[in-house]
Amino acid sequence: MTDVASPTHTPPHRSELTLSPLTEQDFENYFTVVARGFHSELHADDLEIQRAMTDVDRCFGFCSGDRWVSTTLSFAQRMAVPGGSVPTAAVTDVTVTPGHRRRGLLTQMMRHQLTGLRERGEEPVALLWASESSIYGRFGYGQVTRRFNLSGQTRELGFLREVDLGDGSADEVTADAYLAAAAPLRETIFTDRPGHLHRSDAWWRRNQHDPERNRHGAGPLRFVLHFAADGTPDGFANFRIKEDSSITDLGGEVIIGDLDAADPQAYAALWRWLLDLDLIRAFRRHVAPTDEPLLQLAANPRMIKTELGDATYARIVDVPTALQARTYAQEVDLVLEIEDSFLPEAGGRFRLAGGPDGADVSRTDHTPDLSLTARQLAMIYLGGTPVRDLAVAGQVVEHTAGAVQRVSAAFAGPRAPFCRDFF
Ligand SMILES: CC(=O)SCCNC(=O)CCNC(=O)[C@H](O)C(C)(C)COP(=O)(O)OP(=O)(O)OC[C@H]1O[C@@H](n2cnc3c(N)ncnc32)[C@H](O)[C@@H]1OP(=O)(O)O
Repeated sequence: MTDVASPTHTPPHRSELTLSPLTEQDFENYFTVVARGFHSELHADDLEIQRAMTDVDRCFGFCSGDRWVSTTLSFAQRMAVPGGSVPTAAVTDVTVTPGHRRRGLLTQMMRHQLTGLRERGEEPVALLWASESSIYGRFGYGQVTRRFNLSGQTRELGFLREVDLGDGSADEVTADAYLAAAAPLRETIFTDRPGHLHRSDAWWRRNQHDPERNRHGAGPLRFVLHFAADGTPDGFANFRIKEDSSITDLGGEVIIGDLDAADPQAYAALWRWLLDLDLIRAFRRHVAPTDEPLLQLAANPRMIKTELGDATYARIVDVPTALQARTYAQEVDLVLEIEDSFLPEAGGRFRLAGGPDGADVSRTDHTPDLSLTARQLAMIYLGGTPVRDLAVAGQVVEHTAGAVQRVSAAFAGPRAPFCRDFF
């Protein structure tokens, strides 16, 4: 296989395209095409990271002769849901070469991928970050997590007097010390936050990978742990510093990536440590949860600028298995009608009988209480968008009075869903 057209290649309008699986021998070519699809280049270190994360059997694309003209793959992942986690196909690296765009290749790849997931029956949910928010709704993907891009001036950001920072302390550590403490800690708090993705060793390696070309003028990644009163690590954050006179002529900016803790005091203490760095005047956290506690800690929250953005999009491939994977905030027993125009076999009527201990979900012929599309089901799945919001916008059909309220209350999650891992 090659990654670009040869001088004697067949032009797009005369190409015969075949949907092909990736083979081990073609790995580098394939990821060269992926990189070019995002107007980037493939670097040897990225390829190594990719190899550690990628199952070749989950990669495919269209070929014209011996050339890849489209790509996509998925990782076998687990996503936290209220009350547990669900096996999830993390879909990424979707590209179609410019000469072949708008001829339906993405549509065919999506159908092939989703149908394959249904047939394999291992992952009832697919998940992706969309390059453009208008693309994936037509395939039944709905926005399932959102994010805040937070920024502000550090000196002006005092905490409320009553904020308790606990009896521990935070300190900068090496990358290795960070990994050794943060990886097991994150594992214990992984399911606290719906939307979180599990981090295997390969995903941690990717998280720590920090080539200069990806720093955009900022310094290297640095690491901080918070230690509880007894010395046990109970929180972690990573950050980098950007010296930029256009941001502030008085000092640099701290750009925060990971930030998580086992308890609220440790979380607040980590923020305080980051905001109190000497010679730093500004802070930014590009991917923060929409219920970011900083907003509750600040004495003057108006000083925090928040920009709301979309984050992950989910696609429910197997309704009963996906809905049974989570618990429900309140007892609920009703029939949902899911209209799935892209994958009709996945839609239909389902009785959901559930509560805080789990749920039974099965196909039924009974009259529905509420009708919604596959995209809307994905949107409400983790509780980030109450179905009430869709009803207010005239987007769902309530057949039984009160069904919207009951579903909104039952699907509510323990915290705002959030995904920090871009893939
Ligand atoms: C999960 C991820 O990896 S996200 C990354 C997606 N990839 C990129 O952004 C890389 C650059 N872009 C591309 O490679 C391609 O343009 C793709 C993959 C986005 C689209 O591939 P195509 O083969 O052109 O899509 P296809 O022809 O199947 O289009 C399907 C529909 O989506 C629409 N569509 C496709 N791309 C876009 C877009 N960028 N913005 C809005 N609508 C789009 C088409 O108009 C079409 O609409 P229709 O069903 O109403 O006719």
